Amino acid sequence: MAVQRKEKFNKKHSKFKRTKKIEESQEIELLEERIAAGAPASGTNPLAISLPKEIGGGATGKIDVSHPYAGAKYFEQMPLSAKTKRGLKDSKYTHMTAIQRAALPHALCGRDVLGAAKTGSGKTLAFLLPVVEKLYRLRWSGEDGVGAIIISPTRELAFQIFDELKKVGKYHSLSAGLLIGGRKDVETEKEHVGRLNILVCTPGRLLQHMDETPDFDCSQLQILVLDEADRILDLGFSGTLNAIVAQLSKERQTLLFSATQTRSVQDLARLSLQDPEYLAVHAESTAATPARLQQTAIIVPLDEKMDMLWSFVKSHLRTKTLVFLSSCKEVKFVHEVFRRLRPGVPVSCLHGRMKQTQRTIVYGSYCEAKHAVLFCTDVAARGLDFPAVDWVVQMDCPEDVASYIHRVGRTARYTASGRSLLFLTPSEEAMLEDLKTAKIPVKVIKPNKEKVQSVTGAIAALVSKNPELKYLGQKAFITYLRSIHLQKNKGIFDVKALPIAEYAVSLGLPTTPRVRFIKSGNEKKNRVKQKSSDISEDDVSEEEEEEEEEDIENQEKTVTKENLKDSVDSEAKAIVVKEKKSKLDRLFGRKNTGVLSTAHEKLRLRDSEDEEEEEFLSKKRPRPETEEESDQNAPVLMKNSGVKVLKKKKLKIDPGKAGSQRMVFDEEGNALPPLAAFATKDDASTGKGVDEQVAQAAGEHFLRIKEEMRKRDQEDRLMEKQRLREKRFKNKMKLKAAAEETKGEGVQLVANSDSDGEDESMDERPTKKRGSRDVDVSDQEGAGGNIPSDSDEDKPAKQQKPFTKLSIAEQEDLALKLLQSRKSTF
Ligand SMILES: Nc1ncnc2c1ncn2[C@@H]1O[C@H](COP(=O)(O)OP(=O)(O)OP(=O)(O)O)[C@@H](O)[C@H]1O
Repeated sequence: MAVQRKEKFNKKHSKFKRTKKIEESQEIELLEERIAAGAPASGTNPLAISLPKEIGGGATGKIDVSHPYAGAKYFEQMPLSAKTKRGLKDSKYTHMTAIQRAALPHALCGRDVLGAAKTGSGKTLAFLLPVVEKLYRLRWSGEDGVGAIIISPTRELAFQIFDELKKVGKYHSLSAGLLIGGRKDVETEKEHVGRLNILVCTPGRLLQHMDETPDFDCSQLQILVLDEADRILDLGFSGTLNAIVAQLSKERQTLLFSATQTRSVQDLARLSLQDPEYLAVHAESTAATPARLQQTAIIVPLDEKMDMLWSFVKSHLRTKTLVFLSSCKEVKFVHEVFRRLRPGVPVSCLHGRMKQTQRTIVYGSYCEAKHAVLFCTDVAARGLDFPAVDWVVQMDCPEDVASYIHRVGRTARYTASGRSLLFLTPSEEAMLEDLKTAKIPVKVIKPNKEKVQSVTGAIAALVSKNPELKYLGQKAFITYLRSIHLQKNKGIFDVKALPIAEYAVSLGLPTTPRVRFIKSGNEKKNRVKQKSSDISEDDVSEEEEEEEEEDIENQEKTVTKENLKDSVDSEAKAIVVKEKKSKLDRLFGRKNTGVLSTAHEKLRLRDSEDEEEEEFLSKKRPRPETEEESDQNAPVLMKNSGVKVLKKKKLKIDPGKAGSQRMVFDEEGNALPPLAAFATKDDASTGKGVDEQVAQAAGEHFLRIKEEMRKRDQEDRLMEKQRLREKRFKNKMKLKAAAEETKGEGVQLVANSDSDGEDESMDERPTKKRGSRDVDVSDQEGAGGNIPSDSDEDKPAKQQKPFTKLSIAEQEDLALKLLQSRKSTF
């Protein structure tokens, strides 16, 4: 009975599947027909077309497939599969945004598209729908492998795109995967990646699979998408992207999207775009940023930024705020300070040197938070769709207008409104002009001085109590200044115009950390020029960073020792004692206890672990602290190796430094000139001054040395003469031996001579009767070994005395005779 039921079910199921397939095939045919018939003319912007209501029939009306779809306002009017439409409906997407209306008609009919639209305007759906639809219409399945690749510059953005894909594509039977750096399950990924149809990935991880996964084949790729295309096409990713593109089919469709789009011919040539459609939907609008975004700027001296930020956060406790800073180290420090000072709102941080799990947690909890402050670097600047962000505060000036647009774009998304505040130091005021030129309406406001709370004292107190925080502060200080120093736009960023000492104080630092690149800027430039062209600026900056780390360490030690004297910082004292102990342990070869010797070292180690991810790309990066690259570039390659790479410290020898000279001291401990050692004590009684004594003693010393050298030279010359004479003689002997052999005489002198004759030594062999079986073994191996010959047997031994026992005169005499006798035989 049960078997019958099962059979009945199977029959019904397969019938259902068959009907579904037929329905699908019919749908695909209809879709193809409609897409072909209603395709917008190439080069037109479908936004400009307004579709009559009776044709489109509104969101729910019937759609006449013979009518054009360019100009449609609702997803329902588009030639999309029923499955996609269901997915869209479930996600409550009914109306299309401007970029979707403009890009979808072209993308659905297979054209390459370059789409530019303001932040938060729905670009993600504008590329996801064509991806899903294309593969669906091609009836792409598991066996067909990778059909679409979507590349994002950051992991979080890839994650977000993948989420959106799952939502709108949930009724399709296509398989999709998220490939991002920092995930440890790369081996498991390798087992499945070849069977996935849609990949959402960061460039590094994709390339890693291309290089390492045997059955990963992208040669059949149908569609490639670059989200934040200008970022992926810029220098930081160029090597990786070129390597990826080289492995893809050229027959594919390519879609590029960004709020700040590239039209560089070179970039497009790299991607082999075919007659791309340029769709910049907000190009004509009065502002390059969302209309509901209120933008303000404030001029703040560098050393007052911390006070200003603290005051801002304290007066906006019931809001969700994003604070952008220029480096990971600044983010770490400012977050740490705020966390300890407890402003009254949850604070967290996000930057590229965090572990992926940490990043995911922070990202998730900030998305869910109602009121919170997230300190971040530009890793969160692009594409991230944090819900309901009220404020974007840029504590550090962005490097350019594009960067500004993406940062402020984290608020006022889709139909929401938002506000932004840009901190500019007086020397960065020129940025306002750039923003104005780029149609970005920013209002400069003045701070209400009464409301500004000073937090400097509190920070200084925290820092003095906590060596780790002090170290972080020093690093933050240096990386901020370096980021300014390395900025290309010198009209805005001038490190020399900054109040450096005051800035250090504002970070609670007791002393101003030494900043080498500011003092010796020209020197550094020259050094860069001198280096061969394949050494990038980054190598220099890495070197600088190491130097600065050393400086911090040195200063740290000095300061800590001073603190110890005053018995102020017992924690630091314990650390230094530990450090000393571990140094002694190392010196005396004692076993390492495994406990890190200083808090400082702890930090260094932690940093270096984080930096593993960064190192893959750092060599070719155009600027430091651009973490997005790090996210992509196969960090796992290093991670999986299990080897912790600690930065090697360079041993620097500076002959100009006092410490590198040999100092001589007199009995009272006064430093003397180096040659003072030559002055004898008796000279003091001669009444001469020390300098005179020294000069005289030195003179005598050099005379003695000169005489000694002359004698040695003479000896050397004699030795050389003798050596040459022996060499000449040896050659003569060779000739003589040859002559002897031809004459059949019994003396055999074998010279072990090399061709250059330099290392010659005479080897005398006692003459033997050739017929005897007692043969010199060494000769047997040579081709010309002394194989006894019958003809040699009865030759008499003429020379009785061993040759080397003759005096030189005798030897010369003998040689002469032999030569003469030889001459006579010819
Ligand atoms: N047609 C639509 N209807 C309703 N909401 C939409 C629609 N399209 C997009 N959205 C929503 O708008 C928000 C922004 O979309 P999206 O992230 O795609 O913007 P974007 O243009 O890619 O922004 P960015 O330039 O910052 O990357 C998202 O929350 C998304 O869910």
